[in-house]
Amino acid sequence: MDSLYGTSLSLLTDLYELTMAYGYWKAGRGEQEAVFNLFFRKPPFKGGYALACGLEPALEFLQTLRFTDDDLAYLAELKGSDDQPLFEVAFLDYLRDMRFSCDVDAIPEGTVVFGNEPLVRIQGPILQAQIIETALLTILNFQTLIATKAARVCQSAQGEPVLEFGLRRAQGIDGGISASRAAYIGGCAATSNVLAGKRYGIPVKGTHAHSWVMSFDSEAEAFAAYARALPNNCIFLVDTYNTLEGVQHAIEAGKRLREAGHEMNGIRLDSGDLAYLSIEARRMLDEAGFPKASIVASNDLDEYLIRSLKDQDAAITVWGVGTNLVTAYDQPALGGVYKLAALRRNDGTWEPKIKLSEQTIKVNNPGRQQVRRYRNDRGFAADMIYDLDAPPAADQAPVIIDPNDITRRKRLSPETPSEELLVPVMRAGKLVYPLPSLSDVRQRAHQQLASLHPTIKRFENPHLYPVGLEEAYYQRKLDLILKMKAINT
Ligand SMILES: Nc1ncnc2c1ncn2[C@@H]1O[C@H](COP(=O)(O)OP(=O)(O)OP(=O)(O)O)[C@@H](O)[C@H]1O
Ligand SMILES: O=P(O)(O)OC[C@H]1O[C@H](OP(=O)(O)OP(=O)(O)O)[C@H](O)[C@@H]1O
Ligand SMILES: O=C(O)c1cccnc1
Repeated sequence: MDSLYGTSLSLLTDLYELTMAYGYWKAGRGEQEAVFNLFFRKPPFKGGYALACGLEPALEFLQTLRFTDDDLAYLAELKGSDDQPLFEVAFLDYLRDMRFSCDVDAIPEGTVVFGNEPLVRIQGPILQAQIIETALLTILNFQTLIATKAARVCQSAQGEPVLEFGLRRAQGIDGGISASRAAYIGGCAATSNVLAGKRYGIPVKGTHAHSWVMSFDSEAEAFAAYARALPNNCIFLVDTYNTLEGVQHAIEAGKRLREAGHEMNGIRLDSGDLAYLSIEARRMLDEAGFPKASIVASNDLDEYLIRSLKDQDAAITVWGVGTNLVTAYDQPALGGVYKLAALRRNDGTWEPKIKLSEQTIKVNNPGRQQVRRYRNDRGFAADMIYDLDAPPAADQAPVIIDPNDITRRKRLSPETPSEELLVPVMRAGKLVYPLPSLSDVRQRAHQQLASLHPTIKRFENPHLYPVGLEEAYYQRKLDLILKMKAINT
């Protein structure tokens, strides 16, 4: 199938990536090896975690990164403030021949992740590693955000199916399609988005709109006609005129369907008091001999409303969630960033790089990093960010320090089982990672969320999962900050 992210997306970038690339090329530094990390600082929605998502499309983008003649012709037209071309022809020729040749390590999609952990680490020629920043961020920030939102919505639904209905309210075409993908990874059971279904193999599901009912003289007639046309797909939207009368009309249509050898799937509520109406509808459906009929509810739902409806013992069995999910309404962007972490010196060693900030949280972790996740018998116990070039000794009990609050420290036992979260996904620009199927990624997300303590998944003031820098690494970071401050003041 044609790919969304795999067709000449080299211009899907901010201009400054290309002007910096030109600068590196001019200075003869384009090939100097660099390391960049992509990470966010705080989980979204005031929550305690995020669900990593978007790696496969990001890899698709990297694998096919090319500057076509068409792209270069456009770049050749760009002018500086003196009305002269911004880029030399020789640089454009360099871009024409350029093939992505970096090494990429990443945390697999569907993994639970926390602030400051590199989701992706890129190592390679600085020019290449720089120009992919914007596209990587746009892909991973959005999908991680939506997968996290979906995980929260599905958590509230307590195992009942959540249908993603968001396309019509999504942020444009790719917003809609990639939100469907991320929502499925986050736990949604299906999408109404047919193109996402075709592209990604996500189950597609749906009911019908009010317009269907309004196009007939009566609701009863509308349901009967729908049942004649689609006897195997009947979920009747009952709230166009009077919801409980609508339920009665659905029951009548359901009875006729049954006589014809089919079974009504259920009803959908889309307005009014969803707790009261679902409880009444359940009673009516049960009394009429339809105990298995689903009650789908939609109408600006999110994780909080679903939780409230659950608390009210609403008899909803399927949750249709659109706008608030695919637009991540309460936090419409994840603040993921992409920062230079190290530069290769002429002698082959790495020079760690740091950006100072007034705010401690904004000081990036320097050097080439890996994340080690420790487990105990209850699930995930703590994550240690450490320096790949100076890892803690295998027999040591490492101590981790929260760089945002150095009083938060934790000693980890070397006997505690652990795994390295970043895995090699590209070497010298070639894919070295067997891409898991979407359903495997979704399954991984499910297992990962189950390994996370409920207090960390709490919506209000979640427990802070222990993530810290390995002690010696923390000390080196501190020394570097002090050195940089001394140089720059
Ligand atoms: N029992 C309930 N408890 C909490 N919130 C509810 C309950 N029932 C419905 N809601 C939510 O209240 C909000 C308003 O719903 P309501 O149907 O009153 O307004 P509306 O969306 O303007 O309706 P309409 O579609 O008829 O214009 C929706 O987000 C809905 O999901
Ligand atoms: O509320 P959301 O979470 O965004 O879920 C999607 C909404 O989209 C539809 O409404 P719309 O008014 O667009 O069409 P309809 O005539 O099918 O109700 C549907 O009925 C839901 O209310
Ligand atoms: O199938 C549905 O019920 C549906 C689809 C999109 C948006 N709202 C509802």
